[in-house]
Amino acid sequence: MQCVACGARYPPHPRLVRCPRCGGLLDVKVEPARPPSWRLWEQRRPGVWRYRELLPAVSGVKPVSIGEGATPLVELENIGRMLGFRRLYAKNEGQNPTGSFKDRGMTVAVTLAKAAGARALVVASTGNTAASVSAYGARAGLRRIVVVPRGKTALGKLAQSVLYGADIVEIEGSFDDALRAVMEAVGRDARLYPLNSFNPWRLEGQKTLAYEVVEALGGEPPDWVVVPVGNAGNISAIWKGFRELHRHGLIDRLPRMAGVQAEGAAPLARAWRKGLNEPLFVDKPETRATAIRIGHPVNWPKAMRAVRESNGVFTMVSDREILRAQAMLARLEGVAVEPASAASLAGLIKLVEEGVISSDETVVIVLTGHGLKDPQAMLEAGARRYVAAGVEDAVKLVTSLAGG
Ligand SMILES: Cc1ncc(COP(=O)(O)O)c(C=O)c1O
Ligand SMILES: N[C@@H](CCOP(=O)(O)O)C(=O)O
Repeated sequence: MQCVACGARYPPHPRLVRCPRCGGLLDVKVEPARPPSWRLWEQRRPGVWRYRELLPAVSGVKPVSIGEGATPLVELENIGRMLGFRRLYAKNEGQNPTGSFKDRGMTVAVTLAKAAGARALVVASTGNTAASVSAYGARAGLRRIVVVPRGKTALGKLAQSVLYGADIVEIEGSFDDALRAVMEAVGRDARLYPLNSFNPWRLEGQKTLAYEVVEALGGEPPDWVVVPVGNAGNISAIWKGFRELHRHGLIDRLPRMAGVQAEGAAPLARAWRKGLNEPLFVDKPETRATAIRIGHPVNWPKAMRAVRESNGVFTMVSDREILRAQAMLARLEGVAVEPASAASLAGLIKLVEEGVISSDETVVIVLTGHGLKDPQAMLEAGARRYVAAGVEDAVKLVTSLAGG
């Protein structure tokens, strides 16, 4: 393991999640015992653990798994045609066991936490991390505590944590406050094991999205990968995945990474626009896309590195653009995503309009979470709804609609 800030190196240990010397983020360097190869991987069941040569060693313990990964790469035929693309795809992470990409990371990190003897798992969350840790912690037989912003957590996500049996702390404050509280608590009580994305073991699982994309594209990377950015762990993990494939000779070029933030919570995109090397932190982030309502992204050094190294870009989109993109995905492609996920399509549209991404390139947008997570947002999408007084009235309405 190596610190991103001060460069200090450490032997790997699941309990090591921040640099003991300076508190910086840690990178995990995986040295595979045998060379990874597509042929080897193809022989195994699809999913995160298929790629175990490039994952942390978990010998002697059974992975805590509920069937994560192996999500579909859906060709966006209708939206692609509309925007002039011939190769536009969406990686639909909503089809993970708890409905978001977090499950890829949780299967790896919860497995390691259990092996290291952890008893109580803890996260701060806008909802998806909470749902995921609640499920994987339950499967592992560990206590799980989630801290979520009161009144700002989408109903579906909160309901998941309730059903999975977590202890739920609703904080009067933002996600950033919740994360500060979790870090403070972890510092005071060694029984707590943190599972937010500053934990580098979680990102090891999340990087497998890159492997699946390349596999689905027949061994070729796309030209661009467009990712919504909140706490900035996912874009960092996906880039790490591509870098590793390249290092091991499994791809011969790298994609460019585009990170998309919501205008009211855009510390990285605003800094990028000004050519700054550090975020312009936002103390009171606001957006309808609650999953990315984050003003102090903890993984910013890794995310900036990913975008810089890949010759990529950060951009930002309005809530209006996000909700329009959400409706487009549902109504033109039949893919239901939560608002934060739709930021990737909204960002793509913006980057095409600005001439940054060209429609003859191959693009993958990452759809990070399922639409059912946020039922309120779905209901606000403006359906044509009618009330029928009875059977006869309903028949009349239905037949009149058939021609409309
Ligand atoms: C649905 C969804 N999309 C995007 C994000 C942003 O991912 P990250 O925090 O890794 O940048 C999150 C939360 O993290 C999320 O829950
Ligand atoms: N949207 C996230 C925010 C926390 O991100 P994490 O990746 O650091 O756990 C959530 O679902 O809580």
